[in-house]
Amino acid sequence: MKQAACALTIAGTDPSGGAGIQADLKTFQELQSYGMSVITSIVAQNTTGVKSVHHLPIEMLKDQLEAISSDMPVHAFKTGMISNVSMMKAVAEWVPQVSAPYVMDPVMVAQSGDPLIEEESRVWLRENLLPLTSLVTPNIPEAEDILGESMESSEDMKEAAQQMVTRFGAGAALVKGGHMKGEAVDFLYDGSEIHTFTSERIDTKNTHGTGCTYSAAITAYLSQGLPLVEAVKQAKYFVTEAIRHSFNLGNGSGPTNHFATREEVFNKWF
Ligand SMILES: Nc1ncnc2c1ncn2[C@@H]1O[C@H](COP(=O)(O)OP(=O)(O)OP(=O)(O)O)[C@@H](O)[C@H]1O
Ligand SMILES: Cc1ncc(COP(=O)(O)O)c(N)n1
Repeated sequence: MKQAACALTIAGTDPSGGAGIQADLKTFQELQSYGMSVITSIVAQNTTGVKSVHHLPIEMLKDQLEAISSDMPVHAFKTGMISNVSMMKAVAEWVPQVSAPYVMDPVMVAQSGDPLIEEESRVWLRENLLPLTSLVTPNIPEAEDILGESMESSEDMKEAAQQMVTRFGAGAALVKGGHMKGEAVDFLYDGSEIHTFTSERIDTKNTHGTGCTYSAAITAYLSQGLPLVEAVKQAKYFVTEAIRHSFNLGNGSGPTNHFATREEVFNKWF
């Protein structure tokens, strides 16, 4: 019998379906990993912004994590929105129980500018969660926040990726250039060298949830046993096509379209 590749996301929700847990599960499904989810916070949001946030009680978060690790295999997992230190502690205590690659998308603000994590938890994330990761995937503002330095050039991005690993103990770091101008270029430092992933910049406002989709795709590929650099390469392709075929839904920044990428990915790889 075929063994499933099992991917888990630990994150907040997006009822409009473009970001958070919903985006992650769709991505896992499209890429043929078995998707599982642990919810940290319920977020009332859509393409225009965040209305309100409800954090689940900490015992509920712990019970969900326990429900997974006591019963299900985890071949790779990711974290997205983890709003406060208590939740981060619960996740940090759980991580050693699973020996699987850990991808951290250090979600801090929604694309609308609404904060998704409490101010004081940023330091805790950097000092305690980051060293547990196999890969961290900050965008430019998140990398600036973690390092406390502003970034303006490709050289700054490469330097930031290296610092995440050498100074803060991440397993590897992928600094994403979605917020830069020109081509969409991301830099991965894997502990020994810098790898560059480039795509053309697609002219669209519909990029709600690109960071979630990208890190979920990397997690899916890692759950299937791909080596890190190959997982990022293929995930970059997946997210680029999802942005190219994004939906003009809602009144704000519309969601990416995972469905459109399925055939292309299948034609290419199966
Ligand atoms: N307009 C675009 N065209 C092509 N690729 C893009 C575009 N915008 C972002 N990307 C790519 O999408 C991926 C996600 O990058 P980005 O920096 O936007 O992450 P993020 O800010 O975490 O996502 P989000 O927009 O969901 O907050 C990266 O590979 C980035 O290069
Ligand atoms: C629950 C949750 N997690 C992450 C994001 C970031 O996604 P984006 O920056 O594209 O809005 C989000 N909006 N909501």
